[in-house]
Amino acid sequence: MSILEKVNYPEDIKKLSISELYTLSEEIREFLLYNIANTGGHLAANLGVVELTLALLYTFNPPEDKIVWDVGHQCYVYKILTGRKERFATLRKLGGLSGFPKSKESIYDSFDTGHSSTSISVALGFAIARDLNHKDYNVIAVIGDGALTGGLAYEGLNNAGRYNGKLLVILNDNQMSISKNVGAIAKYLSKVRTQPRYFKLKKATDELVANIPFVGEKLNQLVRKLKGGLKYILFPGMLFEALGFEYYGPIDGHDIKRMCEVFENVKNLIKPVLVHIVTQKGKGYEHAERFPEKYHGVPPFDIETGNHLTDTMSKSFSEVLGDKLCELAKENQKIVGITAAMPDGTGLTKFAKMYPERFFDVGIAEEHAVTFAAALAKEGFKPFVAIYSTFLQRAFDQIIHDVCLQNLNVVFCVDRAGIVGEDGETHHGSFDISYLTLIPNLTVMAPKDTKEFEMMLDFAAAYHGGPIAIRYPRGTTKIVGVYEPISFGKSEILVEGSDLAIFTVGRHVSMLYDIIKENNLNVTLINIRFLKPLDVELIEKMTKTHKKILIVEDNTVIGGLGEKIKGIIAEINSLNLVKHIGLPDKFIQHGSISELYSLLGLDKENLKNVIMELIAD
Ligand SMILES: Cc1ncc(C[n+]2csc(CCOP(=O)(O)OP(=O)(O)O)c2C)c(N)n1
Ligand SMILES: CC(=O)[C@@H](O)[C@H](O)COP(=O)(O)O
Ligand SMILES: [Mg+2]
Repeated sequence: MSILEKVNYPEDIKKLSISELYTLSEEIREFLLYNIANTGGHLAANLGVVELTLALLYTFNPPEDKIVWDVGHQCYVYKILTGRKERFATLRKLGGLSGFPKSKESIYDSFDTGHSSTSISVALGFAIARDLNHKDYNVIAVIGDGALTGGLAYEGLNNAGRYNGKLLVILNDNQMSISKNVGAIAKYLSKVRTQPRYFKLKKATDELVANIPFVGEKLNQLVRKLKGGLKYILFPGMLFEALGFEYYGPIDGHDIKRMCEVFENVKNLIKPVLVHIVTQKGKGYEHAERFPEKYHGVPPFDIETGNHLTDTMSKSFSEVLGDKLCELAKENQKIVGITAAMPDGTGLTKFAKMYPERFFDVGIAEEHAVTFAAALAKEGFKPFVAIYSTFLQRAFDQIIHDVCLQNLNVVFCVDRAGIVGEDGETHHGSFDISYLTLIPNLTVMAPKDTKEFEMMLDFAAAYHGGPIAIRYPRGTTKIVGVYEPISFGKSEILVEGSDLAIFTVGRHVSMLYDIIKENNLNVTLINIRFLKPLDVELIEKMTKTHKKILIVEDNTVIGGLGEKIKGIIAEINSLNLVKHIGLPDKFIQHGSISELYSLLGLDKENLKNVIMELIAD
């Protein structure tokens, strides 16, 4: 029987010897590889935190002690060892385990995450709540070097540094965000890791700290004295020291014994402590070690070859963006490309290679990306800012205050709009039509397929009337093959009929087009194209010529396309029968896009039935 078979909860880990923990770490890696090859998921980050998770569970006592995983994509090992091993094959599947921490899934998951850089703020909140409740458990934030590029992390550090209670931050430094980590902090961490003078002294102090036999205030005083005396020589760790943290590290994050010793010795310090561990992303699986970016978030893959098992025949919207932007940038020297740590996901890698001086990966810093773009636009540049719909939520105020207020020529490429699938509730782009269309000066467009996306990018590149957002889904859609030229604020009529008028947007255009063509229906289909400004004239005309109206969108029904069209109909006192299908006013679980569409009534079969019923009435 393997050790993993006997281990289900943290108390089982605590019974193991250190050498058994090493054996267990190898078994966990095999288990992860086997399962993620089937389900897909965040492989590389989890392979990197196997030993860290074991050391944490060996030292601390969740759920009483609260472990807060930043982003949360690296929580798989923790899930396996906190009672969820048997369900692990259901990871990211409909009704199965989530790929992120979920407090409704387990009492061991202290806080729900998915978006980056929240852990320090959360941990500080937990620590202060604990103090106010006169309790005495540990609170541990685990933050990656990528997540440490996010501004929210610094807001957390700024406040945590003046806190004088028990708080542990573990910095998991693997030199990678999804891509290579970027920016001055990444450079700083690399200096910390490599300065030889520092390494020598680090070993000496680590050993002293790890071997100090007493605890509490006496230990606290000794450590302070020891580190205070060395502070000028220990220059690299001084950033965190200056922010009010006791800094320990860098420590080998695959050395379980060492981490257990250090965690044991710092866990009773009554002040904020930062332990800096160094790990290898993708550890133990050669393909992931060599190409951690490719194995950050993977679809199902072949373990032997490492090949992803997905259809890569048709170009995704993101790839189209990358290619088109390269083409546009050739013509227009003022075009610059900006990403917030997602060059690959947004398709900008090719642009980065072709135009390195005009490409900016700003780290996980969506707010900064938008304000930075605003200033570039102010100086006559044409920034294309490619950010996922869900992450752009972070920059809502910057879009309003820094870009739209001054009507600046920034193009927002809003990727992953609508349902994204297996990442689930934290990642669906459910809200962008609502949060973008309420902003003055902002034009909001949505293509029906990748060909129309190219047309919209051409339009946006040539447009100088202010900011434009183009929202498009994950992956691709069927090519419709029929295109009117893009004209500002104008929708496109794809099919004309008299029984029903359907207004729709994005992914659903091709689905509804197929339903109409396959069933030879006498129905009008309108590809809305511009969500702002809406083609009010056409909408009014259609409501006069059609008694029945159907609106379909994969945005929340609150503030989406449907509410806007219903508002126009109400204003002209037209008495149409209107049916509106969109995302319900709730957070939507994980599962494949097609499964979720079926559950939400946004799939082809349901939409066909709805149309048939409306026509028959
Ligand atoms: C606000 C926000 N922007 C972007 C992302 C996408 N994202 C998920 S993980 C990740 C990289 C995280 O790097 P790091 O914290 O170092 O963790 P690692 O994967 O290296 O362990 C990014 C950019 C996100 N989750 N949240
Ligand atoms: C954890 C995280 O936020 C990203 O890794 C995200 O899962 C990427 O999604 P895509 O696979 O759609 O690029
Ligand atoms: Mg990292």
